[in-house]
Amino acid sequence: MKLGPITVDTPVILAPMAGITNSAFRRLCREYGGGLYVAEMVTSRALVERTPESLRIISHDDDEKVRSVQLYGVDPVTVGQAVRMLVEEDRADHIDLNFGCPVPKVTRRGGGSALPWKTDLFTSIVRTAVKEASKGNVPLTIKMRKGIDDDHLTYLDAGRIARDAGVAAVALHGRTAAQFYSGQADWSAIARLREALPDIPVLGNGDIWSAEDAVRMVRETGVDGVVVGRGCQGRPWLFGDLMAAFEGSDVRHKPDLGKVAESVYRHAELMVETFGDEGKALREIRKHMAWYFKGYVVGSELRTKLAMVTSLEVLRDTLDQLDLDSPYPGVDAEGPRGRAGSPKRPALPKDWLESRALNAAQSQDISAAELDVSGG
Ligand SMILES: Cc1cc2nc3c(=O)[nH]c(=O)nc-3n(C[C@H](O)[C@H](O)[C@H](O)COP(=O)(O)O)c2cc1C
Repeated sequence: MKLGPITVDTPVILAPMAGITNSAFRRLCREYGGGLYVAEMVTSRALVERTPESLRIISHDDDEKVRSVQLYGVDPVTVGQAVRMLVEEDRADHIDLNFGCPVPKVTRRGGGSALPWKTDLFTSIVRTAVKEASKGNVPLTIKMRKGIDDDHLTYLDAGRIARDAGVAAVALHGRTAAQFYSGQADWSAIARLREALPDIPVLGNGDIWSAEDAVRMVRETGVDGVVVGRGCQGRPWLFGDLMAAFEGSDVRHKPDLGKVAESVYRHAELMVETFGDEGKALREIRKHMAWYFKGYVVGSELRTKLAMVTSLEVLRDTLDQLDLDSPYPGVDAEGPRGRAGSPKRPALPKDWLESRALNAAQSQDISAAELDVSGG
């Protein structure tokens, strides 16, 4: 798959996920596959102000071939400044703009996934960003949802505007903002966008839980690549499966509990390196452990202990108490029902609402005035 000057071996992109896709997690995923791995979203304002957290978010390991950054912003000037900074200081090889945030607090004020509804503002942001990125030959892509709700769909117009502005690709999450994460992602909308934009790469996103889902999405929609989010939480080896599937192999990872425990420990070690703070890293790894151990036999007492670990040493001791030979529980434990709750009780975007980046966006990085774009 080509994104401007960049060639991605496997047509798979790790979806930007606030609080998840930091350099530690990207490294784990990268070791399995040959895709593109997007960092956590950073707000343009925070980056322009060079807050320490924003600089951590955009930092990449030396061996990351494509340093991929996602920006959020509602002001063309600030977005332009952020892109210019990334390009002039050679801090990114790929820049994605986020137009998918469904949080009501943001969309009510015209930001996030509501922004493409304001076509002038949307056009201005995308054009400015593309212009700045092109000065360094850095491909710029956008990621969006279908629209605000079924009565306010924006994706086809937004896709055409972005294409005309010169983006390297457009990614579509097949849900509206009103849907959050409920129901099924609408892959037929992704197919419609693919048809509407025959001249640039279109990337499909939503509900890819296995390599088979990814191949099916490409077949059913004709997209050039897939963007995978929740499906790889606690399963970095999914990238190995995806690479195998796109190479025509049916070899899949079926890790026993021992392998999962090794991955958890390594993830925790990498998080300690990333944050330079063992306590913080261990607090962060807890949510990942819930995903890693989904479907495996882990007694409630051990789960409680794991949820309270405060050091690598205690983590090691606790992991060693698991029944490490416990087998892979099978795909049923991994699919959307196993991982995201029953279909009757669809997973809400709790992570989104609670995510550090969004909180930061609301509290410090994005001023109320910047979010309130209704006046112009
Ligand atoms: C915890 C979490 C954090 C997310 N953070 C971002 C983000 O920062 N930027 C973004 O464009 N999308 C974000 N998303 C949305 C995902 O990138 C993706 O579009 C969505 O999860 C649908 O894909 P999936 O069905 O493969 O999970 C986030 C999703 C989750 C679950």
